[in-house]
Amino acid sequence: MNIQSGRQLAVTASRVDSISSSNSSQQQFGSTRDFMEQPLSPIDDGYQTTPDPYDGTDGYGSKGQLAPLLSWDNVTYSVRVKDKEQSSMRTLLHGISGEVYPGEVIGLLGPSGAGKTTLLNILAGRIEGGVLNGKVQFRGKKRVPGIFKRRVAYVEQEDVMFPMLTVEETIMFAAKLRLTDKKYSQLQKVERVASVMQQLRLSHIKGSKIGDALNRGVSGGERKRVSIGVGLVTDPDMIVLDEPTSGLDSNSAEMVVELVRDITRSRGIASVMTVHQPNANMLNCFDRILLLSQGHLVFFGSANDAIEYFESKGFPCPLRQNPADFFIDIMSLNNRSPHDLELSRRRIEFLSQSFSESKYPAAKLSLSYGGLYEQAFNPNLAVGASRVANTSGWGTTADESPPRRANWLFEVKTLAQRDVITTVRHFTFLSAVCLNSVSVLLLLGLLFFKLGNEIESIQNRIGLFFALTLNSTYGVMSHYLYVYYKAKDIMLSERGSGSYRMSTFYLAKVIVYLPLAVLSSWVYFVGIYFMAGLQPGAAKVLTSLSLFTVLIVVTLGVTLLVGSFVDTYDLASVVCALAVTTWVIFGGHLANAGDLLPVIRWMQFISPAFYVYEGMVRTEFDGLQLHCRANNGLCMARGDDVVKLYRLDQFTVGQCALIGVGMAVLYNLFAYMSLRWKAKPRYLWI
Ligand SMILES: Nc1ncnc2c1ncn2[C@@H]1O[C@H](COP(=O)(O)OP(=O)(O)OP(=O)(O)O)[C@@H](O)[C@H]1O
Repeated sequence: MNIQSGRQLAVTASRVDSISSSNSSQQQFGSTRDFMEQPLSPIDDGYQTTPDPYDGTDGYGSKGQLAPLLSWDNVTYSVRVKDKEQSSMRTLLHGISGEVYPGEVIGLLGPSGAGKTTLLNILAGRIEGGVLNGKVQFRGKKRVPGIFKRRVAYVEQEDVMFPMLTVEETIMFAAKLRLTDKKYSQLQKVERVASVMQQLRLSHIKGSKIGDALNRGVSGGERKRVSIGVGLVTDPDMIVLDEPTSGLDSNSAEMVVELVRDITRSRGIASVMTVHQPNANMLNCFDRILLLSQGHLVFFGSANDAIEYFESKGFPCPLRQNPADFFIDIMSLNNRSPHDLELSRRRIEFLSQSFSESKYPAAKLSLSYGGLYEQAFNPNLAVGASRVANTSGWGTTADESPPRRANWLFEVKTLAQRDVITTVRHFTFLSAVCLNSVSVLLLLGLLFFKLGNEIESIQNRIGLFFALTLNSTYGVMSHYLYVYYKAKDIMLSERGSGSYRMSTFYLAKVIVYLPLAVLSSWVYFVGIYFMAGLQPGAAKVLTSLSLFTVLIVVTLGVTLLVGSFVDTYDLASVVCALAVTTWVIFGGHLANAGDLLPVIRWMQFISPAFYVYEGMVRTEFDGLQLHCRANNGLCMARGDDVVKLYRLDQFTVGQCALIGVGMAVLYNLFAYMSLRWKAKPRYLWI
């Protein structure tokens, strides 16, 4: 399987040796500096006077018989940037061309800011904003977004996963959501997950939780392999990885790159990855490297050829220097002084110009496709064989039918299942919810204990309903906004591969959050109701409880609306706090409902707290007999008079409940619509 890698290693070693014997390091740096004094043109393209390793006759094997899986031609990308009041277009990529073949691993290398991630995102169909030109073809045809995003696995730099799920559950949920029941039985999905874990050497930790900064979980390297597993389980044609080695120690980093290479070979898929500074072993895993500097293509070919190519241009790789470091060095801007900066700029300009003027892009396949074909037709490598053998006729043999989605109900069930597991295992969240219920119960229960029917109890009763309204809305918003943002982050990363529908995501959230929010609120509401000694009787209790439940549902709807609409959690929590404050101010307790200025009175009517508060107060005071002390001219013996005094008689209890239900439906609808609108991918396709 590693004939090619072995050969590359040998060639790299021999080339590095030959370079080292013919150049002292003094000469090498000298040659780089000498070049700086040369005019930029005409270019002495020594590379073309030596045998062209790209001419297909270099003994590496046959070429051009495989069709590229993905090809990109003259890709140019610009964004609008603002610089001191002035806005202008900045070109991040300048006419980049290339292709990747099945069974091939391509490394995108370059200094920081070279445009690697930008190019990777364009190739993966994940670029948003800006102006994109050029041509990208998948299996020789223009990409169809719906099909392409399901054929390509994108592994982001940040591994966004549920920390409470185990390794196996994480990959299994990806399989359940992305592999349709029509094509794969449950058993096949289980087998597939097991095989992916085995390939990625994760089987021994399949029961370990992913973990996060607060809860220790799997290691960084294992985490990255789980991310790759999530992508691989869907059997993609191509895997795209953004900095898969960042933050890993060199052993883990090597392991990740080697595993990607092995899987690429054995499955006959294609891989493209950006790597910051690969060591020599990692460099050997790439069949070809695409070198970028300042958005320009500087080289595209095997690492061995790169060494030879740069040497022919006057930049020999110094003895014992990691070739990748050397490539990055000569492609980097040197900011040490204005002179150095100018020289490095000219060097980069020269390198990109030289490469564009070399024979590229005429099928410069220097890598040993013979090796790939050996694998393809080696019966011992059956998986890769069938895949690679197929690749000669991708356009005709591949399944290009529109991708099927999982059944809608199955999607809701699976997502709700995942939410239940993650919520139940979220210890801090559950503790906060329980603590809130118990503390509100004790606090309000003791504060308003046994109110009695004296005239003073009017204020206490009114105050109790106000406190209940306030506490429940703050509680629901603060608890569920946070967990919603966490789940939304993961959804935003999963949406690019079309894993599931927005409607099923939203519904699953409501299905899991609502019962929890309602039950935890009932605990303290019912407890406080009886501790305070409010009007007994099933009808009274159930009416107040129903109104209170409506408030919880509306509050959750508003929480999800803010969570869907506002991009960041920090801003969303401010918006939520403002919403609750406004509701409460206009809730009918702080200001007499009838005395508000007409110009702001309308705000009362959009406050769900107002209807629920009015409904609960009316229910409680309806038929309530209060004990008046003798000779107290202010006494109101009938509860209904209190309602009138506070002007809380604008709507009947039934109307309050109906309006509350209407608001609950409306806010949830708005929340879903804004989620759809905000989370809708706006990727550019060429
Ligand atoms: N949307 C954007 N608006 C403005 N500038 C951008 C935008 N996206 C990227 N850039 C700039 O384009 C350049 C290339 O960015 P990119 O992230 O592709 O580089 P990179 O090679 O991946 O760098 P690194 O290795 O540091 O991640 C950088 O200078 C970056 O600041």
